[in-house]
Amino acid sequence: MLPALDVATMLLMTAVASFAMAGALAAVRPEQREGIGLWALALVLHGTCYVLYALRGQVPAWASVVLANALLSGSFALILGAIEQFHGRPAPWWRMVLPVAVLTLLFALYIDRFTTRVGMLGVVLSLQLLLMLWALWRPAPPAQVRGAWLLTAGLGLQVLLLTSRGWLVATGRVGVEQLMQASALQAVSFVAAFVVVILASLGFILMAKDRSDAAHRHLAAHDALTGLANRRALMLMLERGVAHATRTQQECALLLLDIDHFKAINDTHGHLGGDQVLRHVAEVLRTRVHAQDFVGRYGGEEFMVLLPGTGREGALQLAETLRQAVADSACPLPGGAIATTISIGVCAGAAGLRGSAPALVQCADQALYAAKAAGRNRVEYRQG
Ligand SMILES: Nc1nc2c(ncn2[C@@H]2O[C@H](COP(=O)(O)OP(=O)(O)OP(=O)(O)O)[C@@H](O)[C@H]2O)c(=O)[nH]1
Repeated sequence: MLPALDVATMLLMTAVASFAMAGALAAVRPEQREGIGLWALALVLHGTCYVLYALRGQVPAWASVVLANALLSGSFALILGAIEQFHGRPAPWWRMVLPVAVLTLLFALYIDRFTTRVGMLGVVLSLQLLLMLWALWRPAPPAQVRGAWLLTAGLGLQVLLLTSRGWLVATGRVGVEQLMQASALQAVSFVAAFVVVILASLGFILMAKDRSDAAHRHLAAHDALTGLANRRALMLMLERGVAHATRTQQECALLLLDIDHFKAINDTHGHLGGDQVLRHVAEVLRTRVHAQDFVGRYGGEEFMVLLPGTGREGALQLAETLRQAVADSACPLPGGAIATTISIGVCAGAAGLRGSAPALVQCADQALYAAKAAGRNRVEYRQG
């Protein structure tokens, strides 16, 4: 019991928390706003509901009882829609609208029966909350688990609160006759409602933030055209790979691949045709390079494959497989498929690798130059 706070003040605290959290949603980046609009609207409805609760006795019953609870159920429905949208699924309108319609009808019928209404509210809202939890964790747990657990804590607390309050009041175990009656149960209920708004909203904001951070990390490490690792990520992996090979006295190999006569492809099929060829070659490489290896776009029409723990023989074998795979798979273009070939420079070496990643790149580059000079569509080797 919070003796210093009357019920109206506690209700208004939850309203203020709802409006404040709606404002806090503005912190979510514009490109990661799936579900944020519905969540903000839900908080506005939620806050309005608690203002109407606080006005119980001062505004008509249909406003403080029927409309307020319809808004509360409506806010839960919007949160369900927001979670579905966050997962990239359409808002499930009938699962959103049905509980609101049922609750509004029941509240209109039982407008004079407080204890019955508390019981019905417990049942309908708890079902809505369980639908939200289902949407959050099914069919697979979300990638943003920190926020998802915080949201789950908020929603779970609300289920606990609503079911126990509904049961205690409807069965007469705790004598609460009207909303504004100060009692321990009322105090716990309203303080918990305040906490739930903050917990659940922070959980959702954290989910959006984690997803946004992951998207930015992906952008920073990947080439936008081909989806492969970009030069920055390649260099980072190369530095690490060489350092590891030196430390463990392991072998390490590098392949530098370059599309042959790419300028002519651009000239004949346009820049978009050239881009399509780049994507096609990237896909051929990506599907044939093993998970423990690392493939990326080094720049322009050049690609790089880093092979940790691989020596001369293994590297030459993979290079030949890749060369053959590109030569065998024509690239589909609007005017008809065209054949493409690549030249590959291979460099492998044990520990030293002349000491550094740039030395390994230079060695592979020399091998690539030799492959081009020797007629293209071939693999050349240099010892690191
Ligand atoms: N479409 C497209 N073209 C690019 C991109 N990046 C670089 N290029 C083009 O790739 C071409 C590379 O040409 P060159 O370096 O002369 O090489 P090449 O024609 O493949 O000749 P060889 O390598 O000797 O077989 C240039 O015309 C660049 O403009 C890109 O992202 N998209």
